[in-house]
Amino acid sequence: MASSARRRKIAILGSRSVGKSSLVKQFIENQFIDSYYPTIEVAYVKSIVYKGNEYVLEIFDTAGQDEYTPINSQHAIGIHGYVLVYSIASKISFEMIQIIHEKIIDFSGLTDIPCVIVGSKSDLESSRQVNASEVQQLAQTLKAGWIEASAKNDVNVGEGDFLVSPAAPTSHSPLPLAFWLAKAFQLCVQEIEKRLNPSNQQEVKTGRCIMM
Ligand SMILES: Nc1nc2c(ncn2[C@@H]2O[C@H](COP(=O)(O)OP(=O)(O)OP(=O)(O)O)[C@@H](O)[C@H]2O)c(=O)[nH]1
Repeated sequence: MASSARRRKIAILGSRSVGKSSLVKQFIENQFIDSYYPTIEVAYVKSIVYKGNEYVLEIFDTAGQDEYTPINSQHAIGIHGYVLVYSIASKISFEMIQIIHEKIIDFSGLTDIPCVIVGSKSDLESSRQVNASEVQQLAQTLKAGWIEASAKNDVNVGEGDFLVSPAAPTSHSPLPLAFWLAKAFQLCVQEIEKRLNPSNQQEVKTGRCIMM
C-alpha cells in the first residue's frame, strides 16, 4: 500500500436485519449469505482506488438500531462518514434513517454529516414500500448521497467505474463524456471528500460528469 493512501473510517447504521452485514460482506468478501446472524460489532479494512487516489477504508458494521438505541462513541468519534441503511421493503426501517441521523447530529454536535442513504434488498421489488422520490427528498434534506443496492444480486455494492458515454463527439461537445458511476461505499467516500477536499470535487458539483 502506498504511504499516501488516505484512511477513512465509515460506520454502517440502520435498523435490525436491513442487510447491513450483507452489504459489507459483499463489498469486502464478494459473498452473500442467506442466513441471518445478528451483528454485535465487526470492523473490516479494505483498500480501494477512488478517482485515482488510494483509500484505506475501515468499515464498522454495527448492531441493528431502534429508536431507543443510543449512539455510542464508537459510532461517532473519529468516524469520517456514514452508510445509513434501510430496506426498500420496510417503511419503518426507512423512517429510522432520519432518527439515526438526528442522533448522530446530537451526539457529535456537527450540523453536516457526510453520509449516504442506501436502500438495501433492491431485488425485493415486488415487496417495495419505499419509493425513490421519498428517498431523494430525504437525501436532499440531509445533504446525503443515496442509492439502492442488493447484496444478494451484487448490485451497486462493488467498486465504482468510469463509464465513457457512447455518444459520438459533437460540435457542442467535442470530447467524449465520462461519468463516474459510484456505488454504495464509493458514494460515502465521495460525500466525505466533498467536505474534506472540496477543491478536488468539481465534477461532483457539476452532476458527476467530467469531460475527458
Ligand atoms: N433478498 C435479499 N435479502 C437480503 C439482502 N441482504 C440481506 N438479506 C437478508 O436479510 C437478512 C438480514 O441480513 P443482515 O445482513 O444480517 O442484516 P443486518 O442489518 O446486518 O442485521 P443486524 O445485525 O440485526 O443489524 C439475512 O437473512 C440476509 O440474507 C438482499 O440484498 N436481498
